[in-house]
Amino acid sequence: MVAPPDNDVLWARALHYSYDDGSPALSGVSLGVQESEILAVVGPRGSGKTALLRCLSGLVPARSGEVWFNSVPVHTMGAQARDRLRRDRFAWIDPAPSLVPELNVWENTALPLMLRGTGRRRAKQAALEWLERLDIGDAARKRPHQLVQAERQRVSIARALAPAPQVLFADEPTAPLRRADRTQALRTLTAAARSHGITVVMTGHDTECSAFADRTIALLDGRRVNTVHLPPVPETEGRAACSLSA
Ligand SMILES: Nc1ncnc2c1ncn2[C@@H]1O[C@H](COP(=O)(O)OP(=O)(O)OP(=O)(O)O)[C@@H](O)[C@H]1O
Repeated sequence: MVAPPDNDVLWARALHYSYDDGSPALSGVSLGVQESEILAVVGPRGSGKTALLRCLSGLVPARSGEVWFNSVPVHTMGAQARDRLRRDRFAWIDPAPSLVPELNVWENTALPLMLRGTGRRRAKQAALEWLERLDIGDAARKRPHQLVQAERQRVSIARALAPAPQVLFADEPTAPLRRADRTQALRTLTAAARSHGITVVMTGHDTECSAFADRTIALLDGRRVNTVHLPPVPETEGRAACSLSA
């Protein structure tokens, strides 16, 4: 087993993954993600982006290959240890906001903190601060069904960031949103992550999410096909738009 480079918070080697019905999803993907880096994983539908995030986050074990988090092997962990790792160090944003309908907005946002053992009062305070930061503080006492989709996704982002995860996995976080809302959500997510040093691995179909990332990797049919290094730009909120070359 080769140990990963010290400065990579996440490191994967030769990942192979197939879904339960045998559909091949990853065919030997390797990558490293540095601390506080924002990495975009792009590719067409079915290219394996979700499968890659699921393997990297320990949600599912790869069929073969290695995943390391902070130089600790994730691929040899049992299901319980992976669950703990996800709860305590990682956060996840789905394409469609999945909030608990019975809880109001601040309770939804505070939930991951309380699951980690934070007391209700502190969790509420942190949740309210994050909701304010994401411009959705006024809705703190509303139920999810009283919000529009873009607002619900902002709550999902606040919920993911509130526990200050070491790595945030965002699987097409803006997929269901209109273009203006997509840009706003990506700007908000990446700016918040940057200001708190949170490492982000996010997926998207096109170069839109690349514009807000430090680096982009592309997948096609479960394989890496290209890596794009974006030139640094002075803005703190993201990176200049780029195009992928084949
Ligand atoms: N639940 C599933 N069961 C079986 N095969 C699946 C399942 N989900 C995805 N696949 C297949 O696995 C491959 C990789 O899918 P994956 O969802 O990881 O790609 P993706 O790039 O995230 O796609 P999308 O952009 O549509 O979310 C594809 O061939 C897909 O059809």
